[in-house]
Amino acid sequence: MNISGVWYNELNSTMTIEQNGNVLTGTYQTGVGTAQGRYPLQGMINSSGDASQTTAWSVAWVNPSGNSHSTTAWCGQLQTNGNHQPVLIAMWLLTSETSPSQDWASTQIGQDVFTRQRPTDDMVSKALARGHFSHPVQKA
Ligand SMILES: O=C(O)CCCC[C@@H]1SC[C@@H]2NC(=O)N[C@@H]21
Repeated sequence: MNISGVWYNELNSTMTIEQNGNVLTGTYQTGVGTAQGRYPLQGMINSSGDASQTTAWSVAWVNPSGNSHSTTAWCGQLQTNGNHQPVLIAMWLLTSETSPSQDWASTQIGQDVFTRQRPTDDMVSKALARGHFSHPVQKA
């Protein structure tokens, strides 16, 4: 399956992907954290034609609005959920610049689940309240 188009995670981060062969390009707007606006995204997908397809992409959090001095890489796979809808399930690593003595605290890990449906405000509030979300800081 071609994954081009718009994807949303449980916190309303919005990812727009264009797939050309195995190559992904696009933009990412996070629903949490302080990074404002859209950021370029680049990645790859193993478009095998199988039911599950593995993929990885990354975002450097720098755009004309600002620089968070951090970079995220996601690695996961495309699957189909119980409602026969496509889902992108991915683990992420977010590294923020640190001095060498703070390297131990430089990288966070989490999971994002992306679907084609934008979550409602209520769903986002519940995801934040549950605490099973991706990032400790909610966008102001
Ligand atoms: O705060 C930063 O340094 C930049 C924004 C990071 C947002 C992270 S990336 C992983 C997780 N998934 C999201 O959609 N947003 C957060």
